[in-house]
Amino acid sequence: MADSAQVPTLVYLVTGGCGFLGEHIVRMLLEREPRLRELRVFDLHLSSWLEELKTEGAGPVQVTAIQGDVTQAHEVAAAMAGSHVVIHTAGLVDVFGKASPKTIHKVNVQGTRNVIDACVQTGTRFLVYTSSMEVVGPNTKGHPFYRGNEDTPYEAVHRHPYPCSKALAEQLVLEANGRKVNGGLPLVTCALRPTGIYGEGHQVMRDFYHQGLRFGGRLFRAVPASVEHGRVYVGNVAWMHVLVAQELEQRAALMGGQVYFCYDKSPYKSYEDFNMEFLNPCGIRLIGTHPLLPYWLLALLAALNALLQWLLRPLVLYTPLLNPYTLAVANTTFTVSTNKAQRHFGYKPLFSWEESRARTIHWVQTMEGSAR
Ligand SMILES: NC(=O)C1=CN([C@@H]2O[C@H](COP(=O)(O)OP(=O)(O)OC[C@H]3O[C@@H](n4cnc5c(N)ncnc54)[C@H](O)[C@@H]3O)[C@@H](O)[C@H]2O)C=CC1
Ligand SMILES: C[C@@H](CO)CCC[C@@H](C)[C@H]1CC[C@H]2[C@@H]3[C@H](O)CC4=CC(=O)CC[C@]4(C)[C@H]3CC[C@]12C
Repeated sequence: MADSAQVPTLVYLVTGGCGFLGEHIVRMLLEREPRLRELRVFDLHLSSWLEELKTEGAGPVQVTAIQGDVTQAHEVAAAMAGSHVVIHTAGLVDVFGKASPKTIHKVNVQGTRNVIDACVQTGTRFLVYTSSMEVVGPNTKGHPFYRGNEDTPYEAVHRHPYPCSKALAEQLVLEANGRKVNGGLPLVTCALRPTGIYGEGHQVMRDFYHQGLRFGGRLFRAVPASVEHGRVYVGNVAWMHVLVAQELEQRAALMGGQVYFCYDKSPYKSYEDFNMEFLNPCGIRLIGTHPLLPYWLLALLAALNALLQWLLRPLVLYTPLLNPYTLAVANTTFTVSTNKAQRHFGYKPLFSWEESRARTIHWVQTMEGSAR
């Protein structure tokens, strides 16, 4: 990257920049990257907030909205020409069976391959990829991953299309580190693995909240409180992406081809107890100190849902929250404890747990259709 302490010279491209995480990355870049000259936001669906940002909130930075599809190699290459850094966060996040395995593979794996090829073709040297904890686990055997780090041995066995696709895509990104890009310089890549992200704009939290409202302000415990699930605030995930992008040139030898779990100080709790940190102050209660239904019955219901999904597919898309995969993930302890990102590039969470919590609660309270 050019040395540009004063004059903004850098061109960034964020794929999936209109998604839940992508929007936070875009806003964080505008706030925290003083060397930014142009920010290209590439997404299949462009959001309306982008228009407001372009006219009001971007200061001297030129924000360019690009409607495009990562599965179309020519669209990716055209969007990327002349950019210095690409943050590839676009992905099909689907664990409910909304999309076919083929589509998930196409977007997550072929899309990533296209981004790498476009880096090589256009001479873009720095690639930050949003991977996922799902690349590691939980595995299909339900083995716990307790306070693990990037070097913790774990039997990563996947069957579900989403983690399979993220694992393949991450591998492509890491293997691409060092490839010569147009101009002869080496590509520097790195992958971030967030645990379950939460915060403003989180669709699953929105669904849980509305379900709670429909049940008269109640949700029913389905997962034992003893199962711990790793969570991370979206603002901190965005901050880690920005920091990696900023440090990748200076620390290429150390960071190139590396993976980092994305973490912060959010407490280790079960998926449901954690959600209650936000939903409780918004009038939702979690009923039961133990799961109301035994595990075998939930597993049966999950299997029934999967069968119904398959039977109904020709007629209607049936995509309930509970399926064998989501039940297994929610019931398996998976938490990370690591300081690799701090050691390698000085990452410290930008938002404390208290602030992350307060921001998320505020978002739930001001959500359309909220109880207040
Ligand atoms: N939500 C979570 O808890 C976690 C998410 N991740 C990863 O973070 C990334 C972002 O996820 P979210 O923001 O949660 O999802 P999201 O669905 O809100 O955002 C994904 C964005 O990618 C865009 N996109 C999808 N297909 C595209 C295509 N073919 N071409 C261009 N753009 C396309 C979508 O329009 C959307 O704006 C994904 O790569 C996901 O795998 C990783 C760990 C946890
Ligand atoms: C059994 C249900 C009763 O309330 C609870 C179902 C909760 C599930 C919908 C979620 C539990 C764990 C979540 C996943 C986890 O946070 C890891 C993820 C990482 C990603 O990269 C994408 C999202 C997700 C798979 C996330 C999806 C929702 C859960 C399965």
